[in-house]
Amino acid sequence: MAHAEALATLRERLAAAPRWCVLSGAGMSAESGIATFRDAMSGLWSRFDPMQLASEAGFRADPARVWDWYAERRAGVRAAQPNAGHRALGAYAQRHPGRLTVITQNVDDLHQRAGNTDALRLHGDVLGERWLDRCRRDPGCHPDWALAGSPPHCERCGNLVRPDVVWFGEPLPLAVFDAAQRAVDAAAVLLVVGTSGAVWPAAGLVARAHRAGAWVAILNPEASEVDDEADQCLRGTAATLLPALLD
Ligand SMILES: CC(C)NC(=O)[C@H](Cc1c[nH]c2ccccc12)NC(=O)[C@H](CCCC/N=C(/NCCC(=O)O)S[C@H]1O[C@H](COP(=O)(O)OP(=O)(O)OC[C@H]2O[C@@H](n3cnc4c(N)ncnc43)[C@H](O)[C@@H]2O)[C@@H](O)[C@H]1O)NC(=O)OCc1ccccc1
Repeated sequence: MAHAEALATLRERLAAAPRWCVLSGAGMSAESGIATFRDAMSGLWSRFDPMQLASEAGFRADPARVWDWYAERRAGVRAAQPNAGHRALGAYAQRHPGRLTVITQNVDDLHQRAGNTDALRLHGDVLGERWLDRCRRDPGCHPDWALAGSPPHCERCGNLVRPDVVWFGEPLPLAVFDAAQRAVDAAAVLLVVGTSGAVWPAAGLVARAHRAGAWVAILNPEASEVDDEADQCLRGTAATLLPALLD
């Protein structure tokens, strides 16, 4: 089926869908200038070891190094702007409240800034902070009381502040993951945008949606690890395909 025709049929499916979902990954924010993880040359994981930088053990082994790496990524997120893909989803949600659920693996806040303020963040918020360990004092120390530093730390009990993200080996926030599973179970369509489908349990949502009877469409310039679960794959970028489907 020609690209234009495939786009037109998917556009009709979305227009007819009472409820549908987006599952987004790093590719969603690539055109906003935020590096993806696995892209061969520019991907973060081609330059850094994920287990050293995005794991509790890595943080405990070298807190300053991990904190500084996140500080760099936080600055990048603050300097970035939602792209045409984010804006198309935000505008859609304003026009059709309650029909779209955005589920994201991204720790940036670009979906929220574009208007999808209720987006389900499976892997946390890189601009958020929390204590590394449960504070042993009562009442517990508040992260805002932490002494500045790399990372900030509690002057009373030495507790370290960590970014409020889900590191490898850590469970996803249960309430958020449950809501994401319920959303894909009720979806007529799932758009999988800009993810390699390499990270679990997020990637499992694609097969779950398919089993539940949703039409699964993948938007990605390259092949991904979840293409087999798809009813159609549209080769292109988030900032070009989403406006073409929704505006
Ligand atoms: C790597 C993988 C093999 N490992 C895992 O999945 C592990 C282990 C695991 C668990 N189950 C498994 C089953 C099988 C195999 C392995 C596992 N999973 C975990 O550790 C998870 C936690 C996983 C979350 C890790 N945190 C992240 N992020 C936050 C931190 C941070 O960001 O620093 S994951 C991080 O990487 C992932 C990157 O993937 P993508 O977003 O897909 O990005 P990628 O670069 O790979 O791909 C980009 C795509 O975009 C495309 N693209 C590029 N440009 C564009 C463009 N312009 N437009 C559209 N598309 C584009 C490209 O073609 C490409 O396809 C994102 O999820 C991102 O959040 N936790 C857990 O299992 O806990 C257990 C548990 C349970 C109970 C109790 C205790 C423990």
